[in-house]
Amino acid sequence: MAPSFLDGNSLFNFVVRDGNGVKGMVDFGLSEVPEQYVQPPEERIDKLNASTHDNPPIDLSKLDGPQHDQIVEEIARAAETLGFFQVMNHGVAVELLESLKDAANNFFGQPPEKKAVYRKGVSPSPSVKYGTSFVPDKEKALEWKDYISMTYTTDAEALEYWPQECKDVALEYLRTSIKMVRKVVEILIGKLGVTLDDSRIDGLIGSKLVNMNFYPTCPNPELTVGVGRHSDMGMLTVLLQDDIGGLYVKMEEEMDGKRQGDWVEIPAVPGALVINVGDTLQILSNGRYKSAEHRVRTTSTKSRVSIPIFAIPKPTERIGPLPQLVERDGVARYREFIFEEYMNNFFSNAHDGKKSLDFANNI
Ligand SMILES: O=C(O)CCC(=O)C(=O)O
Ligand SMILES: [Fe+2]
Repeated sequence: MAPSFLDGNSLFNFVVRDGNGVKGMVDFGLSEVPEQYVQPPEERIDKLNASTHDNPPIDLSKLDGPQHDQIVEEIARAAETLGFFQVMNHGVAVELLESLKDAANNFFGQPPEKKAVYRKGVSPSPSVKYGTSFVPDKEKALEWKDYISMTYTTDAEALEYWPQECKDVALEYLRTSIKMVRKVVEILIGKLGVTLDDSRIDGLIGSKLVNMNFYPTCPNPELTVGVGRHSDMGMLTVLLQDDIGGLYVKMEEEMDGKRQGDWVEIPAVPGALVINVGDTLQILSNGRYKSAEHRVRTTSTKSRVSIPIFAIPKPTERIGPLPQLVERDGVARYREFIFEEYMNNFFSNAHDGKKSLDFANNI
């Protein structure tokens, strides 16, 4: 029997508590979005007014040739300005990218009861979590998104507990992209004129999560968001998006004829991966690299999947601006903290632009 979405409690119970997700609700054939999903006007996405960030992907294979220095320069410049760029020849097989999108569609295409076994509290492992929106208990308006999040501990644990539909491809994606992440992190740290030993880099990107996001079709895309404005908390995020598009980034500064504060769309480029700087790298670099604010729109015609990998510090890692930079800049723009504290704060608040970084503010 179709549930009644007229009263807010039963909608919340159906979508969030019982694990039917936004997809479960959409599958009943909604003609308009329930009010719990209607964003305040200032959060809605005006897609007609946004332009596209059309810089071509950076070719990482050229790091091994005579253009090495130029590629390093392009990576650093992108991290210092928009905080987002795309890469090609990244070491992750293009066929694997296709398999990942299929796996995400297969997982979310299952009946709700198959997905709901991974809800928080009932999941067979704390490393796997299926959910919807970001922090539903705290949000004024919910996000039009379901997800499955898989935190890497060991291969054996992943093979035992991650969903059958995605575990092999997700593990291969992690294995291959983390090498690229390490290379990009080393380049960015190197451009700061600082050398970190291997064990410190291991600590900074020592925790890894793969998420699969599913954005169902939405009857009123102009009123909703797939993901609200936020920045990512870790060092770098690698993101595979499908061909729907809809990922927008806020310009931190005026650039290429676009004004500060404008939203630009990161276009879908076949075979490319998107990379963005997270809060940790902004803090570590004493503000030089930009953890970009971003958000995702919904569409009425086709569902969308995206598959990010978050490379984040180990929970026990001490994070703060690198001392060499503080000395050079004459100021520490952020305080020191243990990463676990940052993460707990990040996951206990609704998305609110770059507010997550306030946790690292000097008082
Ligand atoms: O779906 C996307 O394109 C971006 C998702 C995102 O920003 C996130 O999961 O943090
Ligand atoms: Fe994000």
